[in-house]
Amino acid sequence: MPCLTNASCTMPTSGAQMFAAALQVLTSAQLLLTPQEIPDSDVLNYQSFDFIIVGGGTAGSVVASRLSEVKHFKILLIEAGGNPPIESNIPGLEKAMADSDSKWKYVSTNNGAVDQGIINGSINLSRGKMFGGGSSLNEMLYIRGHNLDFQDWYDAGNKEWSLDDVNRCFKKAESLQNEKLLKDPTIKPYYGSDGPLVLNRFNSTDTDITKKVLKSWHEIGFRHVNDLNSAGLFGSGFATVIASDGVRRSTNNAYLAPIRHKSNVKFLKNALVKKILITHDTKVVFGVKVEKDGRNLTFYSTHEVILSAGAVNSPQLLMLSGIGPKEHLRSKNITCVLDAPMVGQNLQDHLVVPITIYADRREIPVAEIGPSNIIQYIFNRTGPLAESSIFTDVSAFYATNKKQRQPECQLHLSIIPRHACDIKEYFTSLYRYKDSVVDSIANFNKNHTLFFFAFNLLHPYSTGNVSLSSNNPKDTPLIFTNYFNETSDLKTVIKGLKMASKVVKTIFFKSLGGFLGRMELKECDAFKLDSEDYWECVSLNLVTSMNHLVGTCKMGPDPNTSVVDSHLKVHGVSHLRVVDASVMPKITSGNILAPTVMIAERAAEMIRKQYEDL
Ligand SMILES: Cc1cc2nc3c(=O)[nH]c(=O)nc-3n(C[C@H](O)[C@H](O)[C@H](O)COP(=O)(O)OP(=O)(O)OC[C@H]3O[C@@H](n4cnc5c(N)ncnc54)[C@H](O)[C@@H]3O)c2cc1C
Repeated sequence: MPCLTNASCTMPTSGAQMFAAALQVLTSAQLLLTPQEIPDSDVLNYQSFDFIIVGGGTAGSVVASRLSEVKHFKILLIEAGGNPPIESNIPGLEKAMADSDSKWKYVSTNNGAVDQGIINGSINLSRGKMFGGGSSLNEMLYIRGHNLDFQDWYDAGNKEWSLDDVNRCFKKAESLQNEKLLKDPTIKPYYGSDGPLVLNRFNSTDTDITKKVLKSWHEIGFRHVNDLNSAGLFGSGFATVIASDGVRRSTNNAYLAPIRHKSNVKFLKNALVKKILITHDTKVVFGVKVEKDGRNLTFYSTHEVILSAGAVNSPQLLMLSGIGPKEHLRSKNITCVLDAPMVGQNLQDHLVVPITIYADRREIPVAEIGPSNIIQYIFNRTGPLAESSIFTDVSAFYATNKKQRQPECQLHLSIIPRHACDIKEYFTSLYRYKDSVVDSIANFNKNHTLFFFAFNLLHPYSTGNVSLSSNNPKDTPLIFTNYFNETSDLKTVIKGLKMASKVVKTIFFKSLGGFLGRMELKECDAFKLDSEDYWECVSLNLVTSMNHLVGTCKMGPDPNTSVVDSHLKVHGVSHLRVVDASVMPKITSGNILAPTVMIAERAAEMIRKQYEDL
């Protein structure tokens, strides 16, 4: 993890803004990255297009790009945010986006049952609000998921999603550029080689430490694999990322930038879609209402509106347009066009429970960000600015019993150097932990490096929901995550945490005098550290999110239990599709960017097949 060192303490994060400013200067002097900005197109109020794509995020960018390959398609892409800031392109500056306007700063609604160790009982659920969406904001880890994840989708009646189709669409998106992986005959054929999305590995500065952590994981049974994706995920290893040559390869950079001057695609940025237009009697979608620069605009679609606003805003927009649970719409004074009970339901996420292990720092070199790193980055795009500033690039996948065929648990790792100046700010702003928890972490950190293991439950049975707080499109929707509503989730989490915390007893951590630190929270004071009761208490009170929200416009054959069909068309209306993470019927094993890109590639194929010859 990059940090800035001064005489009294190390600064893992707050230096980032300063460097962002420095880099901005260098960029404007054309010394660094030449931004390929998407221009606002000249479009007329009431103009008509074949396709209107709502949301130029992860999935929307892919769909726009693939549809633009058909020269006679006329496409309008509308994005609520603008071009990503320079911090988005430079992996080591992702933390500098913490308070950025390029985010929807959503938090969950306090349900009174969990998260009493979190400020207001509401966790961060930030979303990207810019071209590239989440892919311009995230930690860049590229994990495809397990074959059985997609087999489950198919077996549930989604016949357009056979494993062959799914794997073909992954490969279509990918261009693996890591020399070492390409030399391995078992890995190379697994990935695509000429897709737009460049995949590589970080040229990590802290490999000495992360390799030792991998050894420790291997020692406790999470066997080391050379490539997590092609090994079927079980095991531990370095992750593949959407970054290469020190630059983030978001879907904005990979898919949108190359089409920004095409004449058949028009872009509207900083424009909020407020409503999808639909005829009440025949239920045909024919356009959208938009607000841009204080003006209300209307655009018409002849073929389809494609909703790619993400797992929070896609169901929000459907409900604002009268498609959703009838009673809920009525309670918000919205005329119900179609009673669609599943809109906003089935919210799934990968929850995070923290394991905090402290170790003697003297053994650990610390990557520092300083002027030399800026120079290093400018000249050869390496060093701490070239890698994620939140998580390291190692991850482990495992199950709590041998019968499981899919991994149930995933671990991410952050390494925070001893006496980090802004450790309190970091845990307060990113995780929203209450003072007592943050103080206990900061106290241990005064003399010890923190190994912060973020434990994730990969296949939760608990589901949450997204609903409207009002009929005003600018009002934040309500997001109930409902973690641990199903008690079986808590049982798996406790087992998984007990397995993961064993890492403190491995050779490497023993050599550093490693120990598990208690998170001070009055609710958990009575429990013995590392006991099942302790982990249950920590889980219930400090659970947060990996920001992997999916499932709120679930795909399935039955309108009573799903929102879209296997072609991603909204049940009960015509000329409307949803293409983003919200259509996943079940969350995948691992980070969800890769499956979201795959979904968009597959959707573009289906749309082109239907309209290309018209
Ligand atoms: C902080 C963070 C870290 C993450 N880390 C990882 C990771 O390392 N690896 C990984 O695999 N996944 C990660 N994820 C998850 C992953 O990035 C997202 O889940 C995924 O990008 C979602 O894609 P999407 O297309 O569904 O939505 P988005 O990418 O969110 O796109 C939706 C777009 O629609 C726009 N929009 C919304 N409403 C409107 C409207 N009314 N009008 C116009 N435009 C609108 C939004 O501004 C946004 O650009 C992370 C997510 C976050 C937030």
